[in-house]
Amino acid sequence: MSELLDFDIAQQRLLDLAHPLPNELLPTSDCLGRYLRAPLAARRAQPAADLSAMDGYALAAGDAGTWRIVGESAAGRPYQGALEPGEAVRISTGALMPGGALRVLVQEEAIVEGNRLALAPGGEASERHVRRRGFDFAANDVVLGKGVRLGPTQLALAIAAGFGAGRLTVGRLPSVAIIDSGSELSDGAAPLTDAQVPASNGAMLAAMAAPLASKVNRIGPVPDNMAALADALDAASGADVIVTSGGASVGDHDLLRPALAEWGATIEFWKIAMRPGKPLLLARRKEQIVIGLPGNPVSSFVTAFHFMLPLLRRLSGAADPLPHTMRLPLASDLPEAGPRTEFMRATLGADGVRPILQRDSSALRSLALADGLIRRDAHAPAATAGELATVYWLQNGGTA
Ligand SMILES: Nc1nc2c(c(=O)[nH]1)N[C@H]1C(S)=C(S)[C@@H](COP(=O)(O)OP(=O)(O)OC[C@H]3O[C@@H](n4cnc5c(N)ncnc54)[C@H](O)[C@@H]3O)O[C@H]1N2
Ligand code: MOO
Repeated sequence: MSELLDFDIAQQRLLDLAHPLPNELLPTSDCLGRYLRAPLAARRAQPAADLSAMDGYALAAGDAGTWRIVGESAAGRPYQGALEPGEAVRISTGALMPGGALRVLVQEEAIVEGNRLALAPGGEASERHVRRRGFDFAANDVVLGKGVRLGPTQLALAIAAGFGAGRLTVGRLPSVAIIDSGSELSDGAAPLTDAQVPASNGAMLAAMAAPLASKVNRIGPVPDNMAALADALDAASGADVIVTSGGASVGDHDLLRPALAEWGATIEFWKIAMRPGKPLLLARRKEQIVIGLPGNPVSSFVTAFHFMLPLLRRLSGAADPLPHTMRLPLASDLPEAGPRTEFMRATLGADGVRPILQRDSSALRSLALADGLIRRDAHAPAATAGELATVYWLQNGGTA
């Protein structure tokens, strides 16, 4: 076992090897899923002026018992002028507070007769119903940091900060080629013999990579011979990242390493102390990075989750490319862990995280049922239900 590289060290070496691709300046509307490459300082305050948070009446400062309603401030159509003592305006949620008004009386607590306004019993005008200028952010506040991913909420914030019609500095996304390799693999076009297997890994890996790639080129399935692998690597030559699945192990037909050497790549590491996923391989040719994933479907997924996705995030400019964990109570017991860092398929429920008993690295059905992966460090002692476990949440099937 001593020749196996530690899991966390391998992840760190991968990240050290990869550098963010050059920046692009893109219209904000084209930035969904991109990583910001410069901190974003707001061009405006939010809100830009004091607003009412409720439908009701904005009251002039001072303690009048009743007020005279002198007009209205609606969203987008503010009241022109300032309130004198004893005056009030009808105001709607999101509308500007008029000058001289500090408090809002919600309409449920108001009694209105004609243009006279009074407090209903128990009613109280309050500053709580006023949103102060800049309480969310002030002009020049850094609202999003460098390396943050622009998901739906971050895009909304960038637009609110004044960049809706502008451009953002984001990282270029890598292009990815995915090679299914193995003579037993079929693309499904012809009926399968018992010796054939549908090439399911390529579709899974392409779906995982798609949100983080400028384009995904699928190649294969490629049979186990040097000439076919060489052709496949040539076809993939333009990609920033080449991901292979299968042929990474030690059998006579596992030709990936010699094929990569012939293609001009240098092996950075091979074989990790993780389960599943031991035969994982990392190679590079100049700036191109090759990740050789094991062929077993669960091994392919787990290594893609822990290595391919962090690599794509890092190249795209992410500040924080590794998947996050959370600590959740176990819904059932766990045996003592083995000698490799293990990732167990698990479901999440109201009673906590429940390991799935199927641990064979070819068993796809249990993978498709899993909501998370429990991380077990090498030689961890047995754990009982109720103890906290470290879990990776497979949000959106593991793409996020
Ligand atoms: N003597 C040893 N044998 C094996 C070892 C070892 O250390 N010594 N490691 C085992 C482990 S762990 C794994 S994981 C596998 C992975 O090996 P490969 O990466 O070389 O994968 P293949 O042998 O090509 O395929 C394994 C398995 O997966 C199926 N497969 C392959 N590609 C796909 C695909 N694109 N879509 C769906 N299924 C695929 C393939 O048919 C095989 O059943 O090696 C162990 N052996
Ligand atoms: O690492 Mo293999 O992926 O254990 O089956």
